Amino acid sequence: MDKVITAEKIVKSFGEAAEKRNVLDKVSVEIAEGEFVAVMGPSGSGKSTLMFALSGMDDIDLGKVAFEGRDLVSLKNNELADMRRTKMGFVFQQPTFLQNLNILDNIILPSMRDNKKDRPKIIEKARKLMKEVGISELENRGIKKVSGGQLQRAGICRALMSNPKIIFGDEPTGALNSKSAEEIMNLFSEINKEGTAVMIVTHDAKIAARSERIMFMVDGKIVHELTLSKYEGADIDRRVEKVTGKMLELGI
Ligand SMILES: Nc1ncnc2c1ncn2[C@@H]1O[C@H](COP(=O)(O)OP(=O)(O)OP(=O)(O)O)[C@@H](O)[C@H]1O
Repeated sequence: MDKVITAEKIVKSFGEAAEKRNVLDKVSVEIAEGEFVAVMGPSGSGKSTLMFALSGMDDIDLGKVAFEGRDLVSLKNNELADMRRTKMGFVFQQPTFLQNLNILDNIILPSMRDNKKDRPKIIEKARKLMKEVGISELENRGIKKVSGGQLQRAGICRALMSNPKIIFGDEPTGALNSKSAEEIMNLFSEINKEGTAVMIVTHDAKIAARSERIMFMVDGKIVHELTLSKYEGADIDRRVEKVTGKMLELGI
């Protein structure tokens, strides 16, 4: 299957001189089209830094990241920004929305940059997505007047507006109660079944168990990859058991 992302031996460090240390230490990653991967590891192991590097949100010191075969380093800033806006979707723990806009306007805002003339079409698409994630009735609400789970659904709609090839989720359920978290993960599974690749950073074995493959990071390296696709069809408890077993083995 074609790769959406191919990263080879990426190195990223922070800090100056003596303080300098590799937060990503020659990490190589491939993500295939339509794949669902999770990244787990202790706090500070480099999970978010990896996600930022793979999505071109942050530059790297050494190595190579290619998106659909295009080396991110070869892109001009505006080309990289266009690539992120049209091919990648981002969902964070707390969606960053503008407080003075309602839910619908926040969802369509990034798309309006490209296609100002297509406002009716953009709104139609946003309404379709809002219906799919169950927040149709909230389009005129202010962002402070909805629950965390509803806000995250809106964040997912915003991320899906451009029909991205991949959705990156950095602890997308981290601020939610377990019921909302499960509902949000059901949405990610549906999005993935429709062909969008998903990469999720999480501390939660139950969340990671929904993926096909888990990359475990320790001290800036991927120390193990657990493939779960072969357990497809097995109940979620069995998948979670596999994940927690591996976490224990790796001391995570
Ligand atoms: N902009 C930055 N400047 C300096 N250090 C940074 C920066 N971003 C990350 N770091 C450091 O890099 C290391 C890895 O951070 P990262 O956020 O990738 O870890 P993580 O595995 O996602 O952690 P967590 O699970 O706590 O979110 C940490 O030690 C962090 O302090």
